[in-house]
Amino acid sequence: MKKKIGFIGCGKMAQAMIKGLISSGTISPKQIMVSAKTHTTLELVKEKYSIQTANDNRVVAGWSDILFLAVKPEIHKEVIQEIKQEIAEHTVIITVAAGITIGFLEKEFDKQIKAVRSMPNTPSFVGEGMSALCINEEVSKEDMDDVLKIFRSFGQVEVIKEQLMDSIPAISGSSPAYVYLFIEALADGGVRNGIPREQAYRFASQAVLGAAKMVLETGIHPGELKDQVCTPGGATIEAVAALEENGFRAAVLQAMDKCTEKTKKL
Ligand SMILES: NC(=O)C1=CN([C@@H]2O[C@H](COP(=O)(O)OP(=O)(O)OC[C@H]3O[C@@H](n4cnc5c(N)ncnc54)[C@H](OP(=O)(O)O)[C@@H]3O)[C@@H](O)[C@H]2O)C=CC1
Ligand SMILES: O=C(O)[C@@H]1CCC=N1
Repeated sequence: MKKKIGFIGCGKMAQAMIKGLISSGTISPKQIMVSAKTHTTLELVKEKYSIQTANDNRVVAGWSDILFLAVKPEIHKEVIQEIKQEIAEHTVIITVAAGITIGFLEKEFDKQIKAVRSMPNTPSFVGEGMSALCINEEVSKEDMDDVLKIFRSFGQVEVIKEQLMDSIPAISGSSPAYVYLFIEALADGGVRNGIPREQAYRFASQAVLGAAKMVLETGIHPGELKDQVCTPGGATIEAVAALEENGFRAAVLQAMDKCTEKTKKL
């Protein structure tokens, strides 16, 4: 891919995408330019990924064919005011921020722009991201091919209706955080039973990875896969019963409601 890709904001999410993009071989590091708030971040990412950096958001905005806004939602307004004169007609602008709508981007740029609203996640760092996106009418078929190529370089991507975008953080953007809680809890349980800490993380993580792969690759309903593990009168059903008694599923659903509620306010 020949395009120049810019990132305004180069924190956790931007770096996960940059690492995934470069590792996949889709583009060379020299095709990426980033800006951030502090010099410390720029020095760090230059060293880590051999990408180009700029002290000025406007330089990145003017240079990019595809421009990611990877700053927090509340910073979008000021960043857009700063860069809006620099954007070329052909540039595709992609926000990764929770709660930032296409309508907001169009209003703040106050001209015809090619806008993409996306919600990736940090496993993009290892090429296992899950992203959702939607676009406005200015994004052409060729633009979309490039956008999809970028997102596919660090994982899976699905195009969805914008009205569903606020529900994506809860299910895939933020959910790695709760999966890590689960892995940590599993490892703590292992440690409690005498398994060394590092080994406990390996057992817990591989079990989670394997279970996810079973759902994705066999197409078997998760309930049936759960049933396959629960030997009648065995040990697993005792664990499942204890989780149900403690409201495991209800806790997940409630967490997701909280996440979506907050996303709508961002
Ligand atoms: N973290 C995640 O798992 C996910 C995050 N997102 C979205 O990604 C966005 C960024 O989140 P995240 O990466 O976690 O946050 P971070 O705090 O890690 O990164 C924010 C970045 O923005 C930079 N920044 C702040 N102000 C400015 C400015 N005025 N101009 C240029 N850069 C600026 C910061 O610079 P500096 O480093 O110098 O302080 C930093 O690099 C958010 O909108 C979030 O909703 C979406 C999906 C998942
Ligand atoms: O916590 C947040 O707001 C962002 C959105 C998805 C993951 N992190």
